[in-house]
Amino acid sequence: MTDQYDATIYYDDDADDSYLNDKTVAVLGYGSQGHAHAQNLADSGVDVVVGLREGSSSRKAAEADGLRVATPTEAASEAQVVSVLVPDTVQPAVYADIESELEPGDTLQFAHGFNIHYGQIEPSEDVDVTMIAPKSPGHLVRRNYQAEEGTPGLLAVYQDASGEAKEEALAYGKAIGCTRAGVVETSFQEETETDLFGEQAVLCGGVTELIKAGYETLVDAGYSPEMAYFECLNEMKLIVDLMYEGGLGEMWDSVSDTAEYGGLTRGEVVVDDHAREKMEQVLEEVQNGEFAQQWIVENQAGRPSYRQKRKAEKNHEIEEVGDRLRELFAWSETEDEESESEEKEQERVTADD
Ligand SMILES: NC(=O)C1=CN([C@@H]2O[C@H](COP(=O)(O)OP(=O)(O)OC[C@H]3O[C@@H](n4cnc5c(N)ncnc54)[C@H](OP(=O)(O)O)[C@@H]3O)[C@@H](O)[C@H]2O)C=CC1
Ligand SMILES: CC[C@](O)(C(C)=O)C(=O)O
Ligand SMILES: [Mg+2]
Ligand SMILES: [Mg+2]
Repeated sequence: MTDQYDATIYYDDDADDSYLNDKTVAVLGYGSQGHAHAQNLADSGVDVVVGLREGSSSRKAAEADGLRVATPTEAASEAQVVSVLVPDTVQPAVYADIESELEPGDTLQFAHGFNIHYGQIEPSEDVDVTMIAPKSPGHLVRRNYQAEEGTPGLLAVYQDASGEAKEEALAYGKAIGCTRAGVVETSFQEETETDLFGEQAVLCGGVTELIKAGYETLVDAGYSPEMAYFECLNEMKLIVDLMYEGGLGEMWDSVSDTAEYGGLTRGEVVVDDHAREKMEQVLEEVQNGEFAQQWIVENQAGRPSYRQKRKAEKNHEIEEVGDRLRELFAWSETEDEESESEEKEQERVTADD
């Protein structure tokens, strides 16, 4: 643990829009991050072209949102800033297609450092290589921007060939709404390793396993699946909302003393020394490149293990119970949210086939 708080944080006033004046930004990909960056940049007055492969299923959405679409090569050719927002695993192949379009002083911009940090993309020395990484799913980057709110993000400069890499990255961060909330300066290495660890051990992997283990423990002990769903999944959001607003303290203040005493004494029984050792192991595999290598090989093999695990997750009983209960309750989604999650579910099913 540290008692040092020396992070450098940049806000709107630290960013100078003019670093993107007279420049075109090519946003490669129109998925979670791509659609948000492209629309936020355009709404901030930046000239944007979206780069999508021939026959791309994203083309219709980008055009319907009023954006110009070209192939990745054409887009990179006309742009001075190329924002690489296709999935991490396809970035090296897309980069190979656009590499010859980059001119000295152009910028390669990322939202995550995987391919630079693990050496899967090795840009030439005469281009800037920067990162603005929103610490949020892409759909919220767009939603927050439209609500005139910000999304926290990270800034890193891997290569500064132009001498203006950081200023331009800050202008980019402002244009997508990140400096409204604050952008923390870091390195490609730190962003990559902390992001991978966080999503694996805590945010995505850790939380889903905790939820499923809690649900299964209650159901196996004879309690109803509905009770187990509400206790272990539904209320998670409400509890995390309190932590988000005011830290762990606001959550502890809001729950009963009984919950606070029980949580403070039993939480550490579940996340014990053994679990912490496992966390250290997960971090080590991120740091030494073992996870990255495994993920690259998994993709080369056509994602067999990924598909199988996705399928098992989708078929877990808690998903069926949740679908049914969410239908029955008055807080269920608005029509817009419903069609968005139906589209996402369809994408997942198609990807699984
Ligand atoms: N998801 C998130 O919220 C976050 C993501 N990031 C980072 O942002 C980057 C983008 O991730 P994310 O937004 O999740 O990506 P997505 O999976 O949402 O990207 C999908 C987009 O990429 C295109 N695409 C997919 N495969 C190819 C291909 N082989 N060739 C060309 N285009 C392709 C798709 O087009 P098509 O319709 O043609 O398939 C679609 O437009 C990554 O570096 C990620 O780590 C960082 C922070 C959060
Ligand atoms: C938590 C997952 C994430 O890192 C993110 C939304 O920040 C990602 O890679 O999608
Ligand atoms: Mg992340
Ligand atoms: Mg991530």
